[in-house]
Amino acid sequence: MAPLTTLANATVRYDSHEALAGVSLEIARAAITVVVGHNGSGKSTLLGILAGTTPLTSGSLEWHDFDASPGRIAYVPQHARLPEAFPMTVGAAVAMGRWAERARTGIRLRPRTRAHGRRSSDAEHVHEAIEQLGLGPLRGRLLGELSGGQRQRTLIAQGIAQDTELLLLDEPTAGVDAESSERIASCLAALAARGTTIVVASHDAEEISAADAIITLRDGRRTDEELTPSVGQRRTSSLG
Ligand SMILES: Nc1ncnc2c1ncn2[C@@H]1O[C@H](COP(=O)(O)OP(=O)(O)OP(=O)(O)O)[C@@H](O)[C@H]1O
Repeated sequence: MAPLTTLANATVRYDSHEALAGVSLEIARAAITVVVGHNGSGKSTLLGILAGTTPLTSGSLEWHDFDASPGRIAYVPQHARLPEAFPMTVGAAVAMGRWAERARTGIRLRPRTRAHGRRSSDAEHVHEAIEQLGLGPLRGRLLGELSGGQRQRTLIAQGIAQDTELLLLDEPTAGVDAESSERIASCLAALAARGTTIVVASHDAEEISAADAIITLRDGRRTDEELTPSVGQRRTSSLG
């Protein structure tokens, strides 16, 4: 299967600092690619390039049979914030994930379609994302009343609810306990099995063991060291 995207010789410079230096890679479709590396190695910069928020200083990014226009890529940045000062519930925050799609299609979010008594597909995506992240019991809880891990799961659910072909997650399990981390990993595996292309920046062993492909960065360059013996078993691509 053709990759979703090809990055060739990508360099990103912030003033005089080179955050990424000539990185080339392909992202496999319907697979989990985990980007690993020490602090400052360029993981977030790489995700920013894919999200379209970080411009390349040089090099190229090519999409294959994929429309990368705004709203087509779900991106959950590191330290993303939720509007905790507003009296907003978990359910409403996850539903915000549907905004881009609604803006594009003009569909209104309704809890149920009146004609058939079935959930609209919009509400269905929200419901599914909430269930997948185990947030059902917290659906009506205010954001300001969540623990850090619950808040993080809400953000991931918001990203998943977007139902995009490409999902980018920056350190999704940072500050999350082992059980939640496992839940997130299995949720991502299920999404990839259904055809979603997922790129995760992470240090977390759960995510790394769930990876189909691993990209290792050091000081803005690809090194692709083998991290754990189990990783190779699920690896579908290691492209250089
Ligand atoms: N906006 C910016 N301006 C200047 N330098 C930046 C900027 N963003 C990132 N950098 C630098 O670029 C390098 C790569 O940063 P990046 O955030 O991509 O790394 P990272 O691997 O995601 O790190 P972490 O694990 O700490 O999140 C770092 O040295 C960082 O200080």
